[in-house]
Amino acid sequence: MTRRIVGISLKMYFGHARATEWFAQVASRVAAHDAVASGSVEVFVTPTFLQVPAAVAAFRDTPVRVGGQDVAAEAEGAFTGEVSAYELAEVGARLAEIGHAERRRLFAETDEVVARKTAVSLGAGLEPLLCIGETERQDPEDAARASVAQLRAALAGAPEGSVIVAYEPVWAIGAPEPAGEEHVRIVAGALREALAGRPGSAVIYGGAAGPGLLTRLGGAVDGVFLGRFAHDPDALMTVIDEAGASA
Ligand SMILES: O=C(CO)COP(=O)(O)O
Repeated sequence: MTRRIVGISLKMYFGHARATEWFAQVASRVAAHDAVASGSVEVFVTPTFLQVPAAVAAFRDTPVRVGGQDVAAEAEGAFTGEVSAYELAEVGARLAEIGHAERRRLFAETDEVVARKTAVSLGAGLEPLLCIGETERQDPEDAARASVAQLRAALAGAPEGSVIVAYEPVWAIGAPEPAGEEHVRIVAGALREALAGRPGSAVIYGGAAGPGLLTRLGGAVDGVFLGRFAHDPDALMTVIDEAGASA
């Protein structure tokens, strides 16, 4: 069975009060959603590290999983300011978002660092959420080659285990519109093939994703990774409904 996934990153958009209010609203609505309750649609959220315990508490009675937006490349030690995959798991997080375009661009995260974060997360029992995508707008075939190379680099030396690949063309992040359906279909198809050795893995699309996109993409992806367009819980529930309709 293929997975149907709706993920949300809150990035650093919300302060604590607004984040906890959003968790409460979304938790009560997903708790009443048949496709989420039955497990046919998986929902996850990556809030800021400080918001992780509040999110874990808010979603405790739901199947919604919580993840960190980043994770340390080392398991423990003298790494000031970092958060270990093991501590994330200890407080109830289940995923680690790794290599988001903003971290690669603004914090100089390299493929090598991404690979260490992936390996340590799998070792800690977290499912890596690997953010992959070409930087410049280009042919889908070229984008597919660049994205598959990035994915292979991220998985170099990683132990067994499923991953979620968030295919996010960098040029579509923060843009008014997502990448075109044909572009996503070609790149996501190549990424799925590259994941053949990791059963249970999934490819979701991110970058200006919002209501309507999953329906247009059909089976080309296993879900979507939302940013801005999930701030309104109504819009998020619309996307979850679409995921349920296509499960
Ligand atoms: O980067 C993203 C999700 O991590 C996408 O963000 P936007 O949907 O706001 O473009």
